[in-house]
Amino acid sequence: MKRRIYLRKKTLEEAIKITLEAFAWPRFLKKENIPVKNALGRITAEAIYAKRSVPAFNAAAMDGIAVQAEKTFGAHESHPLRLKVGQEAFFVNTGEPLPPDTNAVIMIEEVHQVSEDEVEIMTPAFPWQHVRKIGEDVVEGELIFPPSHKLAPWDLGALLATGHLEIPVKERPKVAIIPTGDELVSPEEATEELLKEGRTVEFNSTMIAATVEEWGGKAQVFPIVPDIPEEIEKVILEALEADFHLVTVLAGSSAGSKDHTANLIEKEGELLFHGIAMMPGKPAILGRIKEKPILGVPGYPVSAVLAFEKLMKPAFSAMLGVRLPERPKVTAKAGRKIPSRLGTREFLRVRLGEVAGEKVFMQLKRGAGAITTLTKADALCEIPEEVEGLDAGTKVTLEILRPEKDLSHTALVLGSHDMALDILEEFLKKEAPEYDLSLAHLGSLGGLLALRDNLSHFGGTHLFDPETGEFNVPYIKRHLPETPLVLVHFAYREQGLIVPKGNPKNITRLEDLAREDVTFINRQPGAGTRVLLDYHLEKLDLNPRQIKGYETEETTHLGVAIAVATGRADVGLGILAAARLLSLDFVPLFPERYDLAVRKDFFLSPFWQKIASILASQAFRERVLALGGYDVSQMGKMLYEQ
Ligand SMILES: Nc1nc2c(c(=O)[nH]1)N[C@H]1C(S)=C(S)[C@@H](COP(=O)(O)OP(=O)(O)OC[C@H]3O[C@@H](n4cnc5c(N)ncnc54)[C@H](O)[C@@H]3O)O[C@H]1N2
Ligand code: MOO
Repeated sequence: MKRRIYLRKKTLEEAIKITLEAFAWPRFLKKENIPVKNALGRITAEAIYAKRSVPAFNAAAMDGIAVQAEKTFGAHESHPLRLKVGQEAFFVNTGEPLPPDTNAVIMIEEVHQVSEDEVEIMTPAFPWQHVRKIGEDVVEGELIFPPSHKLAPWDLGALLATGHLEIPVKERPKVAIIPTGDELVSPEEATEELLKEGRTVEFNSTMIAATVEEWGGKAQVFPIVPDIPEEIEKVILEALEADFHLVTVLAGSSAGSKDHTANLIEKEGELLFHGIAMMPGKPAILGRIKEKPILGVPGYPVSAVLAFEKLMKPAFSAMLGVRLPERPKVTAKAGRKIPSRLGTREFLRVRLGEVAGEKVFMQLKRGAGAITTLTKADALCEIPEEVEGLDAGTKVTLEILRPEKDLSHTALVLGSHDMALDILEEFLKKEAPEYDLSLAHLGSLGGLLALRDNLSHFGGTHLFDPETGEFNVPYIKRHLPETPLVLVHFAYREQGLIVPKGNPKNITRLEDLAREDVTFINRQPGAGTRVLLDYHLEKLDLNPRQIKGYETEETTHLGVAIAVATGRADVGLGILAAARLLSLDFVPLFPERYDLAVRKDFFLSPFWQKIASILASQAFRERVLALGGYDVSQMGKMLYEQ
């Protein structure tokens, strides 16, 4: 079958409009009668009226005596009134019917029993005091619920009280879910061997089915269908014949040779759109076959979830006649610059923290294949089509994905990357699971500036100042003199040349970078390693233009090591630990001091105390030493404060 390149992409708004207008959603659901006891969350199909009044009799609202109010008017503190039990006063309990010819209840606390057949009262009762009159709650014939009302637990009570045992509700939207893909294997059948051979656990159907259930629908998941057009066609037609309101095909939506859904829809019916200018979720498809909607959602898990939700939530609302609840919103600042494609609606999964009383968010990985970008996310950040990206500090509204947690339990860590920070994150997860770190690599200077702008809690820095021969402090004084912070020593590390195993090009000195046969991989400006490099190049009177690859940048030590390991470069400047991790060789050149610059309020928090105790622990130090090239003897020492 032909490969298809996306047809013109719709905006998400256009796609939703087409989806809503192409079908008579509000007429999709039939009526069904169900027992009230099973009706929680269901939607009324018509108006429901009370078949009886509640209460159906005048009932005592308090424990006490029932009386005829008019006969008690003479009672006064100075003239207690005596009433005959059984003739003028009748003992009643809450909820019991009032005896004939009584119209008020006096609470037992206000009644003085004089003898077995006489009581005394000090204050008169007014008519209907402490009485729930007939129909006080509901009068027979009164409207209890309009059509399209979603039934809450207390609604069931009102229905039963007013004489309904069964009620007409809208049937639940029924959705057929068809997973497709040769590579898929059901979770139950997934063995280690199959997975190593390239098979993938099929789980999108479960997520989509759960979404359908959450919205009040009913999902049926079909067995996995291989990427054979005839087979997929057969199953789709079978599902269309059955009693479903929507057929959803999973995967096979993009441009690959096995992506058949759109072609099949065109063959059997009408393709309404293929491709939405949104990420994730771009290759979504909507079609109509025999008046029924057929939706194709992308295979990548996050794309599948978001495409289904964004397109089908409005359709479900239209079907059910109720607005499905929106997620709560929160305003937060971008912790760092976030690029975004102009013309595409992007949905970023983000983590939230709180700095100086304001919410700050950090973007998680973007890949739509990683389902943990949703499980780890606190919120979704929607970047509209007309916005090209967000600058650090830009305020936006986020959609919260889980109950708002205590934001003081997430530390935003922006600055220079060091592998020992990943180990710190791991230790923290183990020893204080209530706290977590959200790390992003901005380089040393980027980290200091984020600290200045109230966008982070702490960050790693290793900036060498050629003038004073000092690390970090001169930069802090120069760039953020007003920011209250504490500089805590983390470790001394060895910076040097990362070269392939065996050092085939025999690179031993910085001067070798200028050699004709050597390609270098650089770090980004503002990175401590870059500052160090530029300083030493100048000292050696080496012109960067003589260095092949000087313009190519990576943002982490590991990135540099990978470039060397894969042969993209012959050499990079970085730390021993990175070289070791990929079994590369290392030529030590200069030791450097790697410190943590910490906001003062964070430094004083219980969270930092926890971090400090990890830094002081033998177990942590040993793990860092095992990385190689570290000196941890001064770890945790306070170096400077302002
Ligand atoms: N040349 C291009 N390639 C791709 C494009 C593109 O525009 N041009 N778009 C990419 C985008 S964006 C997405 S999203 C995916 C969508 O792919 P498909 O819908 O065709 O799905 P597959 O390729 O079959 O699968 C993608 C991925 O997801 C896994 N998968 C599929 N179904 C399930 C399931 N039910 N449960 C769990 N995981 C599933 C599958 O194994 C693949 O790993 O295409 C890009 N490519
Ligand atoms: O747009 Mo695809 O839907 O990112 O992963």
